[in-house]
Amino acid sequence: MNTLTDNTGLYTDYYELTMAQGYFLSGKKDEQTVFDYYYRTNPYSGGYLVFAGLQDLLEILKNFRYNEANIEFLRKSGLRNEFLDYLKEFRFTATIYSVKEGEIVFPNEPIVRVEGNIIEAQLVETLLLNYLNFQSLIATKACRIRNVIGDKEFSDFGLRRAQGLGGIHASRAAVIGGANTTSNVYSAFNYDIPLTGTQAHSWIQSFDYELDAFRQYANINPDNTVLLVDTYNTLRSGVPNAIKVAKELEAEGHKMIGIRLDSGDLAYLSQKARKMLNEAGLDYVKIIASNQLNEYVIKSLNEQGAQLDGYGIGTELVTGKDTGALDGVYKLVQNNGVPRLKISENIEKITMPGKKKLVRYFDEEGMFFRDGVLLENEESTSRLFHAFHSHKNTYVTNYKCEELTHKVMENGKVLIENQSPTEINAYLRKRFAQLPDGHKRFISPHIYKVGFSENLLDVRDHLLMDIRSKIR
Ligand SMILES: Nc1ncnc2c1ncn2[C@@H]1O[C@H](COP(=O)(O)OP(=O)(O)OP(=O)(O)O)[C@@H](O)[C@H]1O
Ligand SMILES: O=P(O)(O)OC[C@H]1O[C@H](OP(=O)(O)OP(=O)(O)O)[C@H](O)[C@@H]1O
Ligand SMILES: O=C(O)c1cccnc1
Repeated sequence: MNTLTDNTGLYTDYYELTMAQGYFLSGKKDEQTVFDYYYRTNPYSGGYLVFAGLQDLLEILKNFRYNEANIEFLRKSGLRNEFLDYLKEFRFTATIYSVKEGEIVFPNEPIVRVEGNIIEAQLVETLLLNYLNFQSLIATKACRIRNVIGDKEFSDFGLRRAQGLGGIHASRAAVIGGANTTSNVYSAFNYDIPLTGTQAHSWIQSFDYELDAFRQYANINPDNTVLLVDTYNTLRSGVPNAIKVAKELEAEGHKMIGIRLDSGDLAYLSQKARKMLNEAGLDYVKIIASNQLNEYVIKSLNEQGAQLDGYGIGTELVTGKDTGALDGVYKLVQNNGVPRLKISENIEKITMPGKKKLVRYFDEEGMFFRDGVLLENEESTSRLFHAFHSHKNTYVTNYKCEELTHKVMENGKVLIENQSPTEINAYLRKRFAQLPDGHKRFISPHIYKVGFSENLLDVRDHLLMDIRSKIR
């Protein structure tokens, strides 16, 4: 399900509309164009990206249109009547090829390809980038966190600290990347994500005694009690009171789920609390931690032998700290059957022209070996080359190969089945197990190699020469 249902066609930058109008008035409206979506830099100085946001994107593209009020607004904004008549009837009918949501991808490889008339392919640029860049950024953060958490529970607590409504997509992406549950009721409803929740300090503060607050919460939620133990003094008040309430619940045939530590030295407090709980015969009571957690803090807590069974993670997860934004771009690579190129001062930023496909090679253990970018009509290639240093190349003939991009939308119809974020995460987990550990390191991860076929590089080099000769 998608969250944006109204004014879908306005979810764009104005220049997309002025360009679309320009194509229309220049007689270019039926030109057939191909755009690629790719990114250049791995977020968090990491070694990979988890691709997310596709299903939301396809849902909104299905309903991408302009209602009467939108048309009037655009008329007042300076667009011309002939074009607005065209926009009134506008429907997105382009064909989209994409890697699966939850796939692990790498810089400079075409992840999504949009093929359609130049107006529809142009108009959706902003929307596509907005959806895919943000959800991929957050899914990747969640995956990094999951990687240090192992099989323990991890809940998204981020909505209150998220960048406004972005929090709705952030919770979805968090679960795609590895969170088990969310505290975000809106996203849980919208996307079929398991809900979770404990209580805030305000609940404890509203009672005269911490013990009364704990008792009352447990009375109302006997089978779903996690008590926040740090309001006054974690080890002298919170944990002893939680133990009393757990024993009272036990006497009535219930098991308290856990306690939550939300401040202080989480390694020290968790070890002390574990000991106290165990000595009271409550070894089943879990210890959950929250408070500005991220992958680095959790890794450190693991190394210190913290006794934690679960984590609630907010700010750092849903804001994609410290990256802020994924640098994904959408570039025109072919027009009316002719490959096109964008030249840059920065050689790395020269685009890869033409219709292409993305394939992945696996080694004999089934681990990712290389990704290859080939011309779409190439059956296979024997060798992959570095984009600019042809002496860097690899033979891939003996490696199992899988095509990563599939047709996901055609003629306004979504061709893939709707999956919950948890189901998408199941796919990510399988793929993550196939990614060699060196790429998962937080510090100076091993760079995964993406190579290009000789035929593709020939097309690019001929175009480069052609353009340079015209400039001279
Ligand atoms: N043993 C530990 N090792 C590494 N980091 C820790 C450890 N214990 C807690 N942290 C982290 O240290 C930071 C502590 O932040 P801060 O000083 O704001 O929290 P606090 O002392 O609990 O204060 P407050 O009561 O305001 O929450 C948090 O990011 C927390 O996750
Ligand atoms: O630290 P984060 O990773 O962002 O996780 C979410 C935080 O939000 C809550 O605190 P807040 O102070 O907002 O309210 P509280 O009274 O429930 O602790 C919760 O207790 C966490 O500490
Ligand atoms: O349920 C919780 O404990 C919770 C939810 C959101 C933010 N902090 C904590």
